[in-house]
Amino acid sequence: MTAPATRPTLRAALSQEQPLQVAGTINAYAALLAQKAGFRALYLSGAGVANASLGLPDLGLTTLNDVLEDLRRIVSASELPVLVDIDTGWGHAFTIARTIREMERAGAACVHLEDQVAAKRCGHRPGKALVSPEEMVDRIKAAVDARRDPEFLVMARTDAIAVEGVEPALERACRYREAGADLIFPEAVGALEEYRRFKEATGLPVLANLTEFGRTPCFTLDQLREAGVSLALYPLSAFRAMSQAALTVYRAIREEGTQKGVIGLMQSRAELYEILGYHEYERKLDELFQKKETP
Ligand SMILES: C[C@](O)(C(=O)O)[C@H](CC(=O)O)C(=O)O
Ligand SMILES: [Mg+2]
Repeated sequence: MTAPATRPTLRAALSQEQPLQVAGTINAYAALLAQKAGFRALYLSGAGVANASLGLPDLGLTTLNDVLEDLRRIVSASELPVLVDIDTGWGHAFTIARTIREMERAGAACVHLEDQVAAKRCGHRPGKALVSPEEMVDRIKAAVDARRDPEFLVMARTDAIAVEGVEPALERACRYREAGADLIFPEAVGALEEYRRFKEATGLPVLANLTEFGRTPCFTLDQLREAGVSLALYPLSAFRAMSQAALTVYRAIREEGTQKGVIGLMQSRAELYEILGYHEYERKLDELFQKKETP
């Protein structure tokens, strides 16, 4: 029921686990589930906010406030550091600075900022367009300059592999490091060895995005460790599974006129209450307001 006085930083989580597994959590309850499963860090996906909270595709349609609203709920419910997808930062230097301050204030541990144009696309889809390396360097400088808490980290994501190739992406990553990025996120990596190249070129911790049905194979943790990866991100894995289960249940109820055949897919009330600490809340109520039974 009570949140810890201080939330661990992302650096602290990284010192406990290598690669650090980061769980995408589309809402506060998902954050509790991931915490229960033992994750040490959470992720708020931009695609997740667009898809799950707004019913929209991941095409630069969300606003800073949309993401902040979901972030605040996750931060209130959980005790873990949260990495947040801020897409392109929603603007120019001053808007990016405002984004960073609001993210810090809302309790994010780290954000990732990307080098796509504002009319962005999912990193694993064709048709992406990038801003110049200079413009992305300005975005990073604005972000780093705006932070107040030195433990708040700025991760630079480059979408350049799919657009310009690995070599230009490596060059960009080095420039992003010089601009002050703390971590590197090479998007849409196709081969395991590429992670090591990013790590060696920049000297920074590297994130592997293991989103399913995209350009990156589902590398195992051992493979990623071997390749020098520091963070293994599963941005939408649970959301995809929940969505599939929900559709199955909705269809079964419509087609069969009863949910009996799909009860096995459901989390039980007892399990739900365990995750929520429901009985602890109930005990607290009883303790506070001892009910006198009328004879
Ligand atoms: C990581 C990502 O930025 C996200 O918003 O979760 C997406 C994930 C996806 O669309 O599968 C991305 O890789 O662009
Ligand atoms: Mg995204």
